[in-house]
Amino acid sequence: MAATSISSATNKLTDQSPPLPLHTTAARSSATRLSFTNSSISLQKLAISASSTNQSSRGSAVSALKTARESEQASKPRNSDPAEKSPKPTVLVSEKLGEAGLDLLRSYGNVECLYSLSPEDLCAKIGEFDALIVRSGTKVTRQVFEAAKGKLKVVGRAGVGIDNVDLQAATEFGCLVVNAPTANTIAAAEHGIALLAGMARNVAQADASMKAGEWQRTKYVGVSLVGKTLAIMGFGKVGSEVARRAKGLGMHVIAHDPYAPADRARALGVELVSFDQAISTADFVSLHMPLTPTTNKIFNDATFAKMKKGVRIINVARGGVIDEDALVRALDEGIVAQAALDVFTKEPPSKDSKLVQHENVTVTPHLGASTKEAQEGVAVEIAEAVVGALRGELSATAVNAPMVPPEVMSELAPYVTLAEKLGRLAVQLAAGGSGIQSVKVVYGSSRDSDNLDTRLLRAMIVKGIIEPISDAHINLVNADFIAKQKGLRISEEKLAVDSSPDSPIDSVQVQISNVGSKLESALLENGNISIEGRVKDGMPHLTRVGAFSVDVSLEGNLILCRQVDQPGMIGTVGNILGESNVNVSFMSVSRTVKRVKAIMAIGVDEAPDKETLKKIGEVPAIEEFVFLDL
Ligand SMILES: NC(=O)C1=CN([C@@H]2O[C@H](COP(=O)(O)OP(=O)(O)OC[C@H]3O[C@@H](n4cnc5c(N)ncnc54)[C@H](O)[C@@H]3O)[C@@H](O)[C@H]2O)C=CC1
Ligand SMILES: O=C(O)C(=O)COP(=O)(O)O
Repeated sequence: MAATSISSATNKLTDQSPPLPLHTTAARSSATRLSFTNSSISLQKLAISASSTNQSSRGSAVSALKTARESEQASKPRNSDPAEKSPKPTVLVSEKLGEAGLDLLRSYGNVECLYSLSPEDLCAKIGEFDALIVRSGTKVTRQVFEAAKGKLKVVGRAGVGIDNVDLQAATEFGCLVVNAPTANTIAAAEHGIALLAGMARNVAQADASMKAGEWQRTKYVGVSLVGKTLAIMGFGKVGSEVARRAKGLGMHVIAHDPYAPADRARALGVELVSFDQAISTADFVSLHMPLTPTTNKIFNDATFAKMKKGVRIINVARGGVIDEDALVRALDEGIVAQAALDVFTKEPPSKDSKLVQHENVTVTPHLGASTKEAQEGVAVEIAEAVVGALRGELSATAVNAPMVPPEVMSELAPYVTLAEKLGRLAVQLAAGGSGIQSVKVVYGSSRDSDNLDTRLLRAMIVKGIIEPISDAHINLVNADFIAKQKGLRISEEKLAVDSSPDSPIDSVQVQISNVGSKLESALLENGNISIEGRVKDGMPHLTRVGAFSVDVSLEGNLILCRQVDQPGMIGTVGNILGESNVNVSFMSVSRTVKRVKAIMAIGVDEAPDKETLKKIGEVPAIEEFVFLDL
């Protein structure tokens, strides 16, 4: 049996790294959208749920992953969603949203539209809401998450760019961020083309001049597009659609995008080139990359200096990708002949902005997504994503959580409870839980590592380990972050076993190293606390404690004892429990050497009182025992 390392989840993260495997825009743009059919809903109900009303009164992270009981409920038809019986989730919409989207939201929750909240008002109000829906005009800052005091479970960005949402803070607070990445693509591309053509023919300037009573035919002679080279910077959804349209106008289109697949470009007749090649050969440069720390002011004095004299620039992406002062200088020097801008570093820009006032600049007030069609589409897209998230489904458009496809969710659902319970048990076996630093998870599976997506199980193990010993509330969004914050290193390994390939996992073993154990028998030879579990008939079972095989269903509570292997032990302990009216649900005995040492795992429905536990401890043949709360 060969063990392969899957990942070492938390310690690989540097301070600069995002806390979770965030999706690059490139990866996300190619992701397929999940359809929220009834069958997929039940299997996705493991992320975040308003209905669980698991709100942190302590103001830290919120809303835990759903547990087995909840996922059982989740497999019931959609109309039996527990959320529909509990108070309706509350949704704050802070910017204009299409009616169809509002209707969808209203059918699920109580919706309040407050379109001109100041940052202070937003902070004052946010603690009342489970979800917040914004466009580009609302800054969802760390202060907003802090002010939410754990109530806010999902932020929906009705559009693509999420640069106005503090993703790090959202993740730390366990708040899912979803966006609507597809519905405004065409609108943005069309606006890019409108700006390109309008700029080339001075449409805006000529219009303003005529309205001022002039008739200037020579002043507004333009440039032709046909045969000119257009460089698309960021060949994602919008960039590709701009390219497609520009090809139709007879332009030669090149593109720069470090993450775009060459075959997608080739299919559109677009050549992918380096950044420098793109900007130095283009007559027109159209910007379509997201604003990130890497792209911030990526167009600056140095890059303008490399451009062809007389280049024309279109920006419908984000103002921040351009150093606006440098652009003014490049315009004044004639390096940039014209610019057409829909987006600005500060929106709205100041009235006396040199850039906005420049005679060679055409501006629109962030209208890229503003068509009736796009706004209706975006509203529905974001409403679906937010309602889905509030129902506890994993969203296909999650920005700060791993996307776990529905088929993977479906397969892993039975192991979710097992993983959490093993985490809970392992931490209770440790002597002094807060000192845990290193946890190894070994998945026994016949699948190869590439076909085993364990992120959800890892999150649940982290939840099981950390929640009993801290005030954190852990979900798929913040599990890795909180583990890292608590100094907990989780490493994962896959052990190749000969089991049915239909089942993704045969066994899950959780090992904790470098801590003592309350139950010596739970230690392996290497000194690690070790427990192992399996799913049997859909139920989580504990199947190994240290080196001992056991078999006990993980329901209720558990007593683990090590005793001298001798007759009458089951009866003795059973009697003590019976006298205290504690019902035994499962019992399993395993021994190492006949008449020497045995371990007994007893599942109990009720927690025995102290006196009962004391009596068990006083049985002479019992060498050690521990009571574990599942
Ligand atoms: N003005 C408006 O109203 C609108 C603006 N947008 C903005 O347009 C931009 C693009 O949107 P989509 O195409 O939907 O996103 P997308 O995620 O599909 O495409 C972005 C592309 O940029 C690429 N990229 C990332 N870093 C890059 C870099 N350093 N250099 C070159 N390319 C890089 C990515 O690989 C990706 O292919 C976003 O910033 C979005 O916010 C989108 C819609 C409307
Ligand atoms: O989707 C985007 O990235 C946009 O920039 C659109 O912004 P808006 O929703 O119109 O404020």
